[in-house]
Amino acid sequence: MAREERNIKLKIENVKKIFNTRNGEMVALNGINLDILENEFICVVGPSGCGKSTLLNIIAGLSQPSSGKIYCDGHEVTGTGTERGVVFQQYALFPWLTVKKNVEFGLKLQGIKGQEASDIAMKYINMVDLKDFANHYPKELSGGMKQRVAIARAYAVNPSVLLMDEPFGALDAQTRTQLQSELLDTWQKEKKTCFFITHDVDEAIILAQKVIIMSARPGRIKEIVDIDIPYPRNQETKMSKEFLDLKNHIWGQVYQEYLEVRK
Ligand SMILES: Nc1ncnc2c1ncn2[C@@H]1O[C@H](COP(=O)(O)OP(=O)(O)OP(=O)(O)O)[C@@H](O)[C@H]1O
Repeated sequence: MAREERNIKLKIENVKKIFNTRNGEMVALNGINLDILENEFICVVGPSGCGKSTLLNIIAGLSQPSSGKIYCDGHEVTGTGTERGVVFQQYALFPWLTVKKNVEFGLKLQGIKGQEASDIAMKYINMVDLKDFANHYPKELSGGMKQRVAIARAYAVNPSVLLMDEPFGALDAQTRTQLQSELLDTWQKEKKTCFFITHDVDEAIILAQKVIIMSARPGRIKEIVDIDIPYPRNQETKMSKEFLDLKNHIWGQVYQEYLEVRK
């Protein structure tokens, strides 16, 4: 289906966020307007503190905007919802539950129990290559494995929107590359809409159809860059002229904003 014909999955309408801090009011986000289409993959980059996580938390319904609105499938977002799954950089697993029980947790909240919950959990545990660790506890896993569990847990409840806040930030390069390619597979097969924050411009270009560059605080959308490189993308993609030109451009824009922060 042509991109223009797809429905708007997430609508971000004039969002502003003010935090009350010890030094008075701080405007973290201002005038954010963005339409994200169904099955679109968006990456967000920008200097530290520009409000990326604040925006993701508002879309997730974990935080309320000071003004403006978020709509998901045309309905105003007023809190969390199972159609929006979140993966953070820190795995946030329950240490007292096994891998399988961690993945089943969200399913139970949805009323899915017994064999059905077990089958769904194992499908996603298999997908992230952790079949042999289903009965292990988080403390017995490496950082990369824990992050895989967090991803399996988010996928298992089958959200149509995946909100990911630097999910691969703490991982080694090889694990990161593998998880990127698994994420792209899932995105393509299961038609998810992805909103993915990263500091890594290479990662943004490998994953996204559109890269949103945010300006230094107060966070605004500085530029939306279309990434028209065909999928599947892989390590070779990173050598192409198209990739390197996009990388130079995006990196330059983000660096300018970083210099703004340091002024
Ligand atoms: N709960 C809060 N109370 C007060 N200020 C906050 C709160 N959460 C975030 N901020 C401030 O809002 C601004 C945006 O923070 P946010 O975490 O969204 O930035 P970010 O772009 O995700 O940063 P990073 O890339 O470093 O993770 C920062 O100046 C931060 O200090």
